[in-house]
This record gives sequence, structure tokens and C-alpha cells, in this order.
Amino acid sequence: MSQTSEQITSLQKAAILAESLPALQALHGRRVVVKYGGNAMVDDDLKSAFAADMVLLRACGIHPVVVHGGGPQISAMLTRLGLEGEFRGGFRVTTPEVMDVARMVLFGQVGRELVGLINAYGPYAVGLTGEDASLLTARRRTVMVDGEAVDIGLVGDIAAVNTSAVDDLIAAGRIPVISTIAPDNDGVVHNINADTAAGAVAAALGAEHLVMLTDVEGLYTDWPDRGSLVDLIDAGAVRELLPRLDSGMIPKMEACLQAVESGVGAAHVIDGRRAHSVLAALLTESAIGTTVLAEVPNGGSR
Ligand SMILES: Nc1ncnc2c1ncn2[C@@H]1O[C@H](COP(=O)(O)OP(=O)(O)O)[C@@H](O)[C@H]1O
Ligand SMILES: CC(=O)N[C@@H](CCC(=O)OP(=O)(O)O)C(=O)O
Repeated sequence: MSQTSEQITSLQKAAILAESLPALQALHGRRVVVKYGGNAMVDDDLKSAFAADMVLLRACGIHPVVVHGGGPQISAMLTRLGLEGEFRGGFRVTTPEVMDVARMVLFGQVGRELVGLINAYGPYAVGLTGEDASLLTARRRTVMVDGEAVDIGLVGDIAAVNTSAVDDLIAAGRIPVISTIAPDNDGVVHNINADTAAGAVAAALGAEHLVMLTDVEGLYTDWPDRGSLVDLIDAGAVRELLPRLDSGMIPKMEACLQAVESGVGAAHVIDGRRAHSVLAALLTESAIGTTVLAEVPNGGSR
């Protein structure tokens, strides 16, 4: 490469950095909840890029809070142990045996790995589950299958969020990394879908954004028709769409709704298989994936 083209590249990079100034100013001192789905943890490079992005946000004075999933990783461990894994309505059927595996994999494996990757850049990440400092309290839930409420075991919704531990970590300049296991009022530990937990945490923390990294480009109104990708949608339109959604998109859209209806500025579903997609969603002007707002000026979805 000639020196001239190298110089142009550097200047172009600088121009891109400069363009992010409005977003950096708007988000300075604000909290963003980033949900990292297990399906977006495709390879080591991608996971390292995600960790670097969290540290970059922190270095810019933004407070990222990571809520991670690990569905495929739990399924792989269940298979290794010769146990059955079953999903109903987008949620894992969780027997006490499955619960033990989910807790071990989410906190002991996936959470530890993310904490380690972030801390390669400095002592930022602290891992915790909903059990720590009573961060999350679960309430056992059912799921709707063919119009009927079905019990799927030790699966919970979030009944309460006590943000004090996360507040303390943020004040100390740390990056909380939350594994979505939570006790109910009787201390019985429940498996919480990571989307569900992320929505509740974003709402309780008064986050500016909820960003969900998954393995599709965003929400499709007519899945799997690739022409039906939505870039912007309001809460009312999501509510109408909800009964027609299936598998993993149900808890994701429920979480986006909870967030934006509780005052979170915007919720985004983005393709986490693309390195630095979270920076693209938060710091660039050209939006990626699907953005959910409480209300879209001029209404509807597009
Ligand atoms: N309407 C839809 N739009 C986009 N994805 C959908 C839709 N309905 C179902 N899906 C499925 O949801 C999946 C993402 O959810 P999930 O598998 O739970 O991922 P994650 O681990 O990121 O939470 C997609 O891979 C896709 O197969
Ligand atoms: C109740 C329930 O479904 N819990 C999820 C928790 C992990 C999760 O949500 O991981 P992803 O974000 O990678 O899907 C599960 O057991 O798979």
C-alpha cells in the first residue's frame, strides 16, 4: 500500500470516529444493557471483539451492563451428560436436574469466559447471578402453547430487581456481567431466559438502550421471509405481532416491549455474528438491525 492511501485510510478512520461524537456525548454517563445471546457467541474472535467493545464503551464514559445467554451451551452440556433438552414457546423445560446444568453452564462456563475476555483489558468485569445481593427475584411462570398455559418447571419471570449491587459496581467503574439464574421468594433457584432478564434489568436500571445480540439480522415480521426484516417498529406494532412470533423471538420481543414501555429509550435486536455490531448500533448514525421504540414518530413499522 502506498503512503498516500495509508494516509487516506487513517483520515477516513478519523472521520468515522469524529462522526460518533453526538452519540458519545448523548450516552456519556448513561447505562446501556447489552444482552449477548449464546447463538451470537460463534467463535473466539467474535467473543474477543465483543469484550473489546464493552471496554471501549466504558473508556468512553458509557456504562455497559452485560446480561448473557448460553442456550446452545446448556444444550451441548445436557447432550454430553445424556440428558434431554426440550423447549416450549421459546423457553427451556427446566427439571431440577436441568436447572443444575443451566446454573453450572451459565455462571461457571459462559459467564466466566466473558469475564476473562473483558478483563484481558483491565480489571473491569465482575460476574454475578441473580442470587448475588438479591439482584433478581424470580416468580415461576407458565408459557402459552396453542392457547393454553403450560407449566415448564423451574422457569421464572422477574418479580423484582434490586439494582444496588449493579449500581455499586458501575460507581466503581466495573462492568457487571450477569448470569440469569434467580431465586424465588422461597429461595428456590429458577432458570430465567436471558432476554427476559435483560429486559427487566434494563428497565430497573433506567438504561438508555437495550441491545440484544443474536444470530439473525433483526426482527422479521413474516419469518423466515427475508424480505420482511423490520428496521424500526413501535411498541403497539410489536404487541400485535407477538402472537404470530415463534421460538427465540418471543422472549426477545417481550423484553424489548418491557424495556421501552418502562422508559428505556430504545431496544435493538442486532446480528451479533458481525464483529462490533454493538458499536454500530450505539455509536453510528446508520441504524442496524431492528430498533423498537415506545412510539415511532408517524407510527407503525417499516
Ligand atoms: N420473526 C422472527 N424474526 C427473527 N428471528 C426469528 C423470528 N421467529 C423466530 N426466530 C428465530 O429466533 C432466533 C433467535 O433467538 P434465539 O435462538 O433464542 O437466539 P439467542 O441465543 O440470541 O437468544 C433466530 O435464529 C430465528 O431462528
Ligand atoms: C428458561 C430458559 O429458556 N432459559 C434459557 C437461559 C439461557 C438463555 O436464555 O440463553 P440464550 O440467550 O442464548 O437463548 C435456557 O435455558 O436456554
